[in-house]
Amino acid sequence: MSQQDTIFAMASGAGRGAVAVLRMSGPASATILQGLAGGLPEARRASLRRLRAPQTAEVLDHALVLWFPGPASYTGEDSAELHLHGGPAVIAAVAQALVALGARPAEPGEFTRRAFLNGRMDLTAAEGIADLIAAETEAQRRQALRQADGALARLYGGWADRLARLLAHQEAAIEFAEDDLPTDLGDRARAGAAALRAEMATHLADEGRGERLREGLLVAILGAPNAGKSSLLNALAGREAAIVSARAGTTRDVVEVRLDLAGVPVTLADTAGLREAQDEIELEGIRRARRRAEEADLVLAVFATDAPPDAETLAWIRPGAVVLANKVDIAPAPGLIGGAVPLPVSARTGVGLSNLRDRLAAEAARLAGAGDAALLTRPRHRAALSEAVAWLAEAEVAALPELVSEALRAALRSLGRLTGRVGVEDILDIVFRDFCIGK
Ligand SMILES: Nc1nc2c(ncn2[C@@H]2O[C@H](COP(=O)(O)OP(=O)(O)OP(=O)(O)O)[C@@H](O)[C@H]2O)c(=O)[nH]1
Ligand SMILES: [K+]
Ligand SMILES: [Mg+2]
Repeated sequence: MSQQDTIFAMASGAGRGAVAVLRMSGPASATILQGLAGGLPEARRASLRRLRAPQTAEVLDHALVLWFPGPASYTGEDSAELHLHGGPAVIAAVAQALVALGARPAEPGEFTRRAFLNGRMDLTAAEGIADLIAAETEAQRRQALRQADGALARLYGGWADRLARLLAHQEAAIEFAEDDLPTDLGDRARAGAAALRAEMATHLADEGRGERLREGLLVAILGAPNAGKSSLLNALAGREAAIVSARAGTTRDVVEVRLDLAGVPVTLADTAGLREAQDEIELEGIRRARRRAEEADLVLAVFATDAPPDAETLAWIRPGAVVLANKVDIAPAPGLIGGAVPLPVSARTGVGLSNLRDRLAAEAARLAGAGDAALLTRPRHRAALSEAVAWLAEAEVAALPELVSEALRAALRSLGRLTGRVGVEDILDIVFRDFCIGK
């Protein structure tokens, strides 16, 4: 995957559309564009051009052509966009012409990879762009845009800068111990490490909200047979997704629907009624129900008001679970079920369903960050930051200046892996910038 290649790809989705956007990037972009469009249009201005096949000069399409000279382009390289008529034959003919002129089809993610390699964005911003493209809901879109816009890059980059400075001071204290540098540099490094560690720890203590928002929440509906689980799923989904019947043990497979709750994408899973079953298919269904409940971010424990609460569903009422008393149209809801105040609902009449939706939206907002703070969004972020925190703790207690230095360097490497930046050269730069050690 040489950066010397000039690459192209469809920037718009597959399939027929009014307009298809083809994007090209790389050192030969200018030559190729000239070969195809008969000249270079003015930079960053949409210009209407005839695109011609290089060998036959046959007109392939009338297209809007945009020319983005590097380095002020998305990839940092010379690049271009062709807004073609969206038919498959047009796209194929222009792609063929681009290949004939020396370009090659891009690998997945290659444009953004080049943007990263050319210093246009750090790794977290590149991930943000991928998330933005995948975003299904408002809260996901906002989080992804923030990240693509560099919110995490600035936070982590700022930490890396501070850390590099601490390390530089610590190294200087070791290297130039006899020179007339301030003598408390070592203490300052430790104090700085402690302050940084506290900030990182606060950022890490987010209960996984950013990651949950990126991935979506899993909510499992649990309860005894005939509690009305499938009826509730259908009511919340607004369609007959699951089979409802008066026969206990109707649902076997897990039935899932996707909901958008306050901007958080939620997979709501209806499951087999929990009981001591004999039937092997039903037993497998119950095993699947329990597995889904284990994986779930939130359990919806459903009880019917016309039956005593069953022991297994009671056992699933854990802190944070939502407890429902269904069928309030035939009997009143008890004040407490398993120590929790149940939400009275009726899947049949619709009573209490809007309360249930509000409650679920509130739980979704609590579990999956939807505020303004820049949250970490990937296990990769958590792992690298936890590692940095551990090394900083090490630096604070290390007995020898060299060991403090080593721990700070390791912490910086963890942050460097996170953002894809920070090398040893940076440290030297800081040493020589901060101290005029002109010897
Ligand atoms: N009166 C009344 N009946 C309800 C209500 N909700 C569900 N039912 C009825 O209760 C029966 C069982 O409903 P389901 O939704 O199939 O219950 P389930 O919990 O999914 O049952 P299994 O899949 O067998 O575990 C059906 O006859 C429903 O019509 C309700 O709020 N009020
Ligand atoms: K049923
Ligand atoms: Mg069911």
